Amino acid sequence: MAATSHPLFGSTALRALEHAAQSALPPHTLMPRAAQAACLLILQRWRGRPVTILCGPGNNGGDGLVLARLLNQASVPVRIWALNVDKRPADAERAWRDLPRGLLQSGDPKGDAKGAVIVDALFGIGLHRDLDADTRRWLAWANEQEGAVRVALDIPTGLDADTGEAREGTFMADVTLTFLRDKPGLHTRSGQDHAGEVVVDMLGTDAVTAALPSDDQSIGTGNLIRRADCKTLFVSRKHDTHKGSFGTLAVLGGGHGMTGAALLASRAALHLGAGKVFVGLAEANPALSCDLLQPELMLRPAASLLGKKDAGIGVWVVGCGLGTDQGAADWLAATLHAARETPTVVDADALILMAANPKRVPARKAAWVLTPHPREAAQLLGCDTAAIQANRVAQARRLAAKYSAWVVLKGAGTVVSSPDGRWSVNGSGNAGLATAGTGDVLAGMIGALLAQGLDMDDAVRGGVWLHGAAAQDLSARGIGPIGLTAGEVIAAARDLRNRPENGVT
Ligand SMILES: NC(=O)C1=CN([C@@H]2O[C@H](COP(=O)(O)OP(=O)(O)OC[C@H]3O[C@@H](n4cnc5c(N)ncnc54)[C@H](O)[C@@H]3O)[C@@H](O)[C@H]2O)[C@@H](O)CC1
Ligand SMILES: [K+]
Repeated sequence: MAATSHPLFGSTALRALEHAAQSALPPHTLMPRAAQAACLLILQRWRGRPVTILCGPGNNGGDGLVLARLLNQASVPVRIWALNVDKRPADAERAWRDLPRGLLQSGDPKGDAKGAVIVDALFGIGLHRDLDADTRRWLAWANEQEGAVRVALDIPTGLDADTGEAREGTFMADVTLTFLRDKPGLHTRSGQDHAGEVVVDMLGTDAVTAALPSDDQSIGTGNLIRRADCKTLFVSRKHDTHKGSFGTLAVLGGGHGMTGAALLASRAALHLGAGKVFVGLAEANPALSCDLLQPELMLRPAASLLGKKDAGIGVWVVGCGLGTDQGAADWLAATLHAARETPTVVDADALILMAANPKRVPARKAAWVLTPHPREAAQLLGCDTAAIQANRVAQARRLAAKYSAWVVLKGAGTVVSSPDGRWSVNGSGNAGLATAGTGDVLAGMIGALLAQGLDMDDAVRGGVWLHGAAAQDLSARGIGPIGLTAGEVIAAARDLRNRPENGVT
């Protein structure tokens, strides 16, 4: 995969970079640059609107104080409320001294802010405790103002920059202008709901590098997955090709009453370009011998598929609707045995079974991908779902290391980790994907990309991005997010892959 142009920095890495930038630049350079970037954004997008700025005790508050002065110089009507504070850090103290006193309001924020721009400069990456009562009251006021545009400086107050955990009352931004580098917490878990559109300003530190922490405790740096990172999805096909050129994939799943899950994964694989798709049904006496709506799929009883040594299967996808009873556990063990030298995607029930029967997971010679949602990840790591959600990036990396696997931790802001701990957060997707069957579709899509010869990086990250982009594309056409179906995601993903110049970025 091509080097991405959109890094995400964990907070320890960000502090290291901040330190390096401060050493490389004259004193007191960064805060004026941050305020200047905010001033420009406001003037470009919302010129003519009054601005209300809420300032906290640290340097995030300092950004807001400098911004107030700049907007005042540009003749924008500004009102500013600042939390009481005993001592400010040096940069913020300078900003406080330079603030035109007439802008400062007393008491709590009040008045009608309809049509105004409300700027959250209360807390940035230095927030480390619960919000105090004053801050909560001010945030509640800001979040209640109908018709106002809400802009967060660096990060919405209350949101955790690493994990995307939102404290109660967290600022609800329409736009977040984030400084130095983008942060994973703006894109995963509750991040997207609170950050709105994320605009990154590197404050002129593009060339600054820092020795970044490499310990296990910190997440270091990763990437946001965007279309630009998925170029291999869009490589056009040569004329001189045949079905054998695009791989043979087998899905093993579809236990009693769950045939649909296996069919969704298989149809997704077919529509994403796999040359041939077998469906091994785990149900004892499968009612279907053919998918009449997709007769291109080759349906087989699981035993016959697993016994077929000459099928030329190049990728396995296992788990979709497999079930979790003893029979399913036996099918999984047999499939993992057959697939140990073949790239494999393990999804859904297969993950639950792996967690319950670790001794039945054979050593692998080929790479594999685990695609858990948070509850499945929790079972694999022997913790609860809350612990997974509390730090999705760190837990995805833990899981990847434990199983020497690629991991796709699903949910808002899907996290991808490679076995060696390189991580990304998906930049596409929406709540339309929160419906049954979309996970099966994702597993089939990733399998299809592997079958077509994309390397692991490209297939996993590309599949995740395309899946989310398909949901966005559908929603843009009025198909969802409410009521979007997994089957519709398949068609939209095929469509996007065949018209790379259009659609989601
Ligand atoms: N240092 C730099 O190089 C730059 C910093 N910038 C801004 O500075 C921010 C970071 O500044 P700070 O490190 O001062 O952090 P913050 O401004 O986020 O706040 C830290 C202050 O709040 C206090 N605090 C933390 N949690 C609290 C809570 N729950 N209730 C009450 N008080 C609490 C801390 O003790 C500290 O005094 C960034 O987010 C960014 O907005 C920008 O000016 C760009 C450059
Ligand atoms: K803020």
